[in-house]
Amino acid sequence: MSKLIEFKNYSMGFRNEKGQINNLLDNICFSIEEGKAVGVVGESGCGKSMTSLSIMGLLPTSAVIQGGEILYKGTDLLKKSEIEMQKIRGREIAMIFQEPMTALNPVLTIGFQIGEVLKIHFPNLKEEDIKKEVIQQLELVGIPNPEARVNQYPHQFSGGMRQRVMIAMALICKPKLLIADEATTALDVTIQAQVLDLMKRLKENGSLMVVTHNLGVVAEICDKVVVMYAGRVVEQGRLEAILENPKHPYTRGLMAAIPTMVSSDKELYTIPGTVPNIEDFEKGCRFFPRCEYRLDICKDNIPPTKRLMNNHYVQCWLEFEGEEANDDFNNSQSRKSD
Ligand SMILES: Nc1ncnc2c1ncn2[C@@H]1O[C@H](COP(=O)(O)OP(=O)(O)OP(=O)(O)O)[C@@H](O)[C@H]1O
Repeated sequence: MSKLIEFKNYSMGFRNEKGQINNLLDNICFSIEEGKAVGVVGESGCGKSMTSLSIMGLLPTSAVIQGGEILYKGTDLLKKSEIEMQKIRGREIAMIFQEPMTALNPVLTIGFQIGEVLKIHFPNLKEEDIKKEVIQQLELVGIPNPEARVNQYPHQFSGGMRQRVMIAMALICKPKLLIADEATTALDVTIQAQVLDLMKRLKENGSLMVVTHNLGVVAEICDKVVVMYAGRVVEQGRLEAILENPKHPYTRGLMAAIPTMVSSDKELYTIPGTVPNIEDFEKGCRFFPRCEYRLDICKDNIPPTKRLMNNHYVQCWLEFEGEEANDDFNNSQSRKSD
């Protein structure tokens, strides 16, 4: 299966007032295959949005790329100029954000705003063809009476409708990848289900990256899950593997939020505490202070990534416990809970 997006050892951080760089995303490696949906999950502050903004080339000005590559169809997006990125954004890769009201211009009609995206990428299109396309797209995302709706303004749409408008706008150029960043979080449950349904259908025409802290959303639409903690990918694998056989203590903690999906005999617990500030990251495993199963080695040593079966990867020292290659380490370790 061909990879549409591939993060290869990608690292980025932020420059602070003293001019030092604090690393956030550290050695990110994962891929999004064509026609598949990948869920990027983790609590608030884990670096999910910075991961998607890195693909879009829309990082804040204080961000510093520290290394690695983000390949799109095999070419590195990080080497592209702003002009080249403008051609890719919207046309090849599109993004929908959490808050549609901030992304839509209140003084322009919905039809104009969706049409603008087409005009930018296809300047030779005739006005009537643009209008036709916009109406068709609104119909596709389930906006009733789109012929009349194109002339209305954002405030005349409900929250769920506005989110559909954002999806229509993102899809109008038929992008290869749609990034949905907490796209359903602000919606009520019924509308959320409709938007999720819509996103599921998108997989027929392209790939999807779903950024969320909600594992329930991921379970609905994704084929693969990437679990992030404090800027690192701590576990990734096929949806079933992550839901049924989560390995990393952090992933297991996230699972506790959706107890109906995990059998009751599993060791489950909720995770006390919060994601540390970027300035307070541990030298070793960043989850160390919150981990119930931490070993002495975890504090100062970055855990290597272990490949389990079927492209299931986990970055945790527990996976190396008892292994011959790590005997020197393991002999001196004792579980915190022992
Ligand atoms: N402009 C910035 N300058 C410095 N640090 C920043 C900046 N933006 C984000 N960060 C740091 O990066 C961390 C990760 O941010 P990011 O928005 O990617 O997290 P997230 O997982 O998407 O969280 P949320 O779900 O709340 O959006 C933040 O907690 C913060 O420490």
